[in-house]
Amino acid sequence: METSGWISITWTLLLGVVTLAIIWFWKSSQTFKVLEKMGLKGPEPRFIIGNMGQMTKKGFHACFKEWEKEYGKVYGVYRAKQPSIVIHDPDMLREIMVKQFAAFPNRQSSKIADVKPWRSTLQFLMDDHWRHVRNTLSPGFSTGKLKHMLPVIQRCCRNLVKHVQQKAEKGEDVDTKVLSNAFSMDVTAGTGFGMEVCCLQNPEEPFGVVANQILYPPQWVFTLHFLFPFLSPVLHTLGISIAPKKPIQYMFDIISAAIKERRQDNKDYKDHLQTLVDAQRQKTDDTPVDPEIDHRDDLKTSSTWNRKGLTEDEIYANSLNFLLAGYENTASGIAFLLYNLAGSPHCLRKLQDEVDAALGKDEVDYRVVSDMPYLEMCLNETLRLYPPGLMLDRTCIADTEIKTLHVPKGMLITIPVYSVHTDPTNWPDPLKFDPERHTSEARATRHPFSFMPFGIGPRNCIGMRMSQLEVKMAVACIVQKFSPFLCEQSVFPAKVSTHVRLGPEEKMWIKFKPRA
Ligand code: HEM
Repeated sequence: METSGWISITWTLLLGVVTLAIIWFWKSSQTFKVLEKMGLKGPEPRFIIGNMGQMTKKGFHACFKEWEKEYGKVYGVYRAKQPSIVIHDPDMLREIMVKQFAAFPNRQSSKIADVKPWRSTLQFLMDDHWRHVRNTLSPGFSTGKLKHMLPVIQRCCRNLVKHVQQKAEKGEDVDTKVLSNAFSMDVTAGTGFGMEVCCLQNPEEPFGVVANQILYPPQWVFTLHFLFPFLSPVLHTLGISIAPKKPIQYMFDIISAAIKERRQDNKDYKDHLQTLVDAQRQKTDDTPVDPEIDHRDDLKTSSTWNRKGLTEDEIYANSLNFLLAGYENTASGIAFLLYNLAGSPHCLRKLQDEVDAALGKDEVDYRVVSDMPYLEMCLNETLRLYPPGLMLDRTCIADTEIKTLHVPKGMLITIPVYSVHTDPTNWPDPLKFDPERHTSEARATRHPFSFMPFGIGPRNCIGMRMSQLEVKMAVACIVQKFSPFLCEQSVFPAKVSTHVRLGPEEKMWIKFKPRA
């Protein structure tokens, strides 16, 4: 080909690339006008990253607080290129999470989670598929099923007391997060996988080590997926994945062996895995479940959905999901509650009086739920101040109106839970740990949507009762025999990080002394 021919091809290609770049640039800039066109105020977005720069630098919670002051209870932000309405107003949250749930059944769809096994978990499923799996799993969380799991939690509580006894005898400082992580891992292995492990005595327990590899992929991997979600499929293929292959296969092998055993011996196992196995066999289960987590009456699948039972994929994914969704949240509840009791001796004394009156010297059991209102108040106050999920979201699937606000299909709603939990209108002196805020009289004076550590409505936490039972049993069995107190290394109140999730910024050291 002649030189002039090459030149004209080069120019044509160059022109094509420039035109595509201009179109892409123009389309992207239009995305950042959506909220303004809706009449919503909000912080100025940056090209491509929207407001993610500010949110990751300052932390989500700090931004929500600042923006609420500047723009009020409803404003717009861009989570990268995704426009989102942030709503602090409890009346509007009630509309979204409960009254108009049909228009907001899903969380944000995310390319990051569109990878096996996470894509089949309750967290990330959508529409009818989610309704079907949620309805199928609900009976596994009935009061009856939880009571059957008591022996597993009691065994873990006995190990916990033994461990604390050793620490108290040696006068050692204990990081409450390490202690509660190990306990929660033991309970999760027992109730979710039918396994007996003791991470408390043996921190190198392979189950715990592998579970941690799944739960905490390296920070740089997470950041890469978070900032460039459109690259996620490629990154997964390259092995830079938030679902690391080897550890997940290790867990799948455990699940597979446990399922095989169950199919052979036909024994009546009482754990979550059995619920999943029964669901695959399509055993219908109409067990009534606490209405706060059972929404089967409201969650009928549409007439085009005609599947029953669970697939093998769904069993494996959701079995693993109980680890993902339950382990750290529950551990965080135990850790912060113990720490705050150590720092609030008057609350500790009141709780110990209640535990003594209900249990005496008996082993801890379901009475933590039925006979200990103050324990419930302490737990609620802990989850108000330290909700592990500091924000939630919902995607709108059909145009609708919330009060006077028009919400178009596809809009993402951001629910800034931690900001709502620390709004001084509902919570005077909001950063103070004060369980008395949760008496039934005090509750009656407050908006019900000012407190939502487990979410609210049909998409709330399915493991709520299970985790409450676990936290209460762990804390009750400890304070029955020991008094936690702050030590030289303690920094009280605990400093928390509120970037993407809420967690302690530093170690939370305490000591234990045996009670007389
Ligand atoms: C203190 C402990 C826990 C806290 C604070 C917590 C909190 C939450 C929150 C805030 C949500 C989102 C709710 C929403 O979007 O409205 C959620 C969802 C979920 N949680 Fe928990 N959780 C805890 C323990 C557990 C446990 C022990 C399990 C399982 C055994 C579990 C399983 C789940 C599942 C499967 C979902 C997704 C539900 C769905 O989409 O239908 N959680 N949790």
